[in-house]
Amino acid sequence: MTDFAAWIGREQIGRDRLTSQHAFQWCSTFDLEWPGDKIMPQGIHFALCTPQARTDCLGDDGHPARDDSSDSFLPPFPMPRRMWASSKVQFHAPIAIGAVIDRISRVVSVSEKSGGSGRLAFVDVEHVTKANGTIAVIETQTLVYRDAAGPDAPLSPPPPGDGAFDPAGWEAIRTLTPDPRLLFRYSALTFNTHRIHYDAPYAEQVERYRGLVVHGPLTASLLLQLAADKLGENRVRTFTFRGLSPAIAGEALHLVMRKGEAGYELAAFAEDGRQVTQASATT
Ligand SMILES: CC(C)(COP(=O)(O)OP(=O)(O)OC[C@H]1O[C@@H](n2cnc3c(N)ncnc32)[C@H](O)[C@@H]1OP(=O)(O)O)[C@@H](O)C(=O)NCCC(=O)NCCSC(=O)C[C@](C)(O)C(=O)O
Repeated sequence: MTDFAAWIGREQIGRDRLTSQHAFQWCSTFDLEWPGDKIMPQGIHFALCTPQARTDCLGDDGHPARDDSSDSFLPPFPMPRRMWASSKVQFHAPIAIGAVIDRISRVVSVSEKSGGSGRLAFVDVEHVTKANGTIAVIETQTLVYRDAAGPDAPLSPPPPGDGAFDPAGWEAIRTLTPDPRLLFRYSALTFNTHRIHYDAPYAEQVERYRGLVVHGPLTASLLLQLAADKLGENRVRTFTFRGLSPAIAGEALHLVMRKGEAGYELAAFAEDGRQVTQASATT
């Protein structure tokens, strides 16, 4: 039996440059103004040092295939369905257009749990990202792998209920509908071939989602933009987010924020009030 703990400590090195073209594509994707000071909005690190696996090295789901070999950065848990579960992000310094980017990614823990939806295998990966030699972002990302879904498994999330999103108590609200064009652009920006974001028959028939799934870091990027609208650009120092339930393309998403006891609370809700993401930020 494979000892997945043996993956702890594996490292991957990434090198990149934040070109004007990439920065422009990020701003266009999110309908953002070009930054006059050439400092990019927070969240751009999600689109840097992206996986570079050749197409013939991709698994069925579109992510780089995992196996027992020393080249396999992530552990080959037998559960095939990958999701971005959560992240804890520290912003140390802004990232300027043109910066040379270095990243060291390291597997820091693996664990198996049992959840309401079945067996779950988690892997935590720490990414230390430097821009022009200075630490810019440290993120601990948690990925979860779930058992395969049977062909008749109920689609997730369940159909919208009778409830409704309640804006009461939130100080800032932005509503938008992430559609397949936005998802496609985000997949392209992050060089993420995961089929749940663009291949509707695969998402529905194989992974048993009710539609195309909105990327966790896309929702996180939108929440960071809401924070920037209210607090100013590049003000967030720590940001955590956790995916509670999949957001589906073509359905309204309510992004919200309010001052909490120790910083800011943020969240994303579906139209029927189902909470999709829980997040927090400090300045
Ligand atoms: C993950 C699901 C299936 C677990 O749902 P569940 O009902 O099975 O689990 P649970 O019963 O709520 O929790 C079981 C245990 O797991 C833990 N747990 C539970 N959730 C999390 C979490 N998020 N982060 C960290 N830990 C978590 C939880 O704390 C608990 O631990 P405990 O037994 O020690 O108390 C469910 O919460 C869910 O569907 N979440 C939505 C995830 C999502 O939509 N992610 C974004 C889209 S996928 C994506 O972006 C992909 C991408 C970009 O292509 C890419 O591959 O990188």
